[in-house]
Amino acid sequence: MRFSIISIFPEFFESPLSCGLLSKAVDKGLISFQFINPRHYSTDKHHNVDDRPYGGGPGMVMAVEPLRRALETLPPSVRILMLNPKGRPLTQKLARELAAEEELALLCGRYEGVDARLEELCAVEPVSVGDFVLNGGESGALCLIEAVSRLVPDFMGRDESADEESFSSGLLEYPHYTRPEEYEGLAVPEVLSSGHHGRIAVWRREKSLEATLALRPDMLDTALLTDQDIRHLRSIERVRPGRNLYVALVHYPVENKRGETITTSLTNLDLHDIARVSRTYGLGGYYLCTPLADQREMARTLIGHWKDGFGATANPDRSDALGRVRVTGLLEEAIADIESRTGLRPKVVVTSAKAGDMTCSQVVEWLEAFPVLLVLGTGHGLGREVLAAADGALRAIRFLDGYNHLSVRSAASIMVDRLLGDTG
Ligand SMILES: C[S@@+](CC[C@H](N)C(=O)[O-])C[C@H]1O[C@@H](n2cnc3c(N)ncnc32)[C@H](O)[C@@H]1O
Repeated sequence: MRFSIISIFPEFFESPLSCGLLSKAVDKGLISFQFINPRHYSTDKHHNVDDRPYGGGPGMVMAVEPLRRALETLPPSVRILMLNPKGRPLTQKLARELAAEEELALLCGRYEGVDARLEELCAVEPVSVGDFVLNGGESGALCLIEAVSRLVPDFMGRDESADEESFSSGLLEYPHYTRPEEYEGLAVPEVLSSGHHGRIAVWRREKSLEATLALRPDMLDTALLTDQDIRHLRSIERVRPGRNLYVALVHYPVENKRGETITTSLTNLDLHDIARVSRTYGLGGYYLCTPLADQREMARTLIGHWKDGFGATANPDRSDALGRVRVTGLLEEAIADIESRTGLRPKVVVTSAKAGDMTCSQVVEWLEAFPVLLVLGTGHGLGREVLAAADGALRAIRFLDGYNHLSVRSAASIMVDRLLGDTG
């Protein structure tokens, strides 16, 4: 693998490339480097490569001409990657893809970045090493060089292998230990000294699953899992932010088509479906709020059928879900009930198909510290006073499109899933 590095600071790479496995790989002829300094391609008498940005603003911008001339020295077939926070994320998958190339060019930006016309004129692929901003592309290029080089055959000695490392199987890696066998009272797990390869493999897989669930549960969305993996994941105690999440379905005050305040009737479908969502995602509770005594009575009758009546034996799962519904009058009663159960007044997050500026990740941050009551409206949406009194309003589902008329049951499912996913 040959890396051509286009950088105004080639000296940046001296020390990292002269030690460890990278320098051994260079000695073995597995990888090689050439440096191209854009300053050598500047026609400016001071060899400047930057200029002030059009439109004003701080900092300088790398000019297109010296970079383009530098890139023209490369063979036409070489893949040119430009380190750029706006680029495709550098992942193990991308590293694997790049390791199959014979040559890669890495263009390192500096200052405020590179004149945008370079991307229009040259086939450069922007690559980002993370959602943060570095001073220049050189440290990002080093990350890419390491990630790709270690996948080049023979780069790692016989004793090291990329196969079991974090991300290679879509999971984080298991923990490692070396001598002494006991340190500060902490013993190496017994299984690792057993010499039993089968048991060690099972233990390592389980630890991998545990680390991923605890530290990067998002990775489980795409990891390939066996039935045994899933059984083990289920057996692990996990933090459940969903227990802090409550849902309220409000029947008053809500609006009708004309924007007038009305009271709506409860529906059996909303009662059942949101109860099932609430049970499936392990929520703290589901409140059905109606000020009408006969509606509350009807809700209790329906629930009673499933909780204690014939429904309880006919469908115990349904009974489990409906048995947790709490029927209250006004929303304030639901808020007070949560406060009395948890000792904390919940953050009230209202929902609407029309407005709202809170993102799901902001609500998830609240969930880590407070009970959160997600308030859903019936009719044509929550009354203005409920919207005005809330701590936050969740951004509408499909806020980029004109048509987003979902049933409240569908909206509840989508919102809860966006907040908690499979692991929350
Ligand atoms: C100070 S940064 C420019 C940031 C740019 N103004 C922006 O906000 O997107 C200078 C150079 O550092 C490199 N760089 C900074 N952060 C990076 C990241 N997360 N991934 C890859 N390259 C990065 C790029 O080459 C970039 O052109």
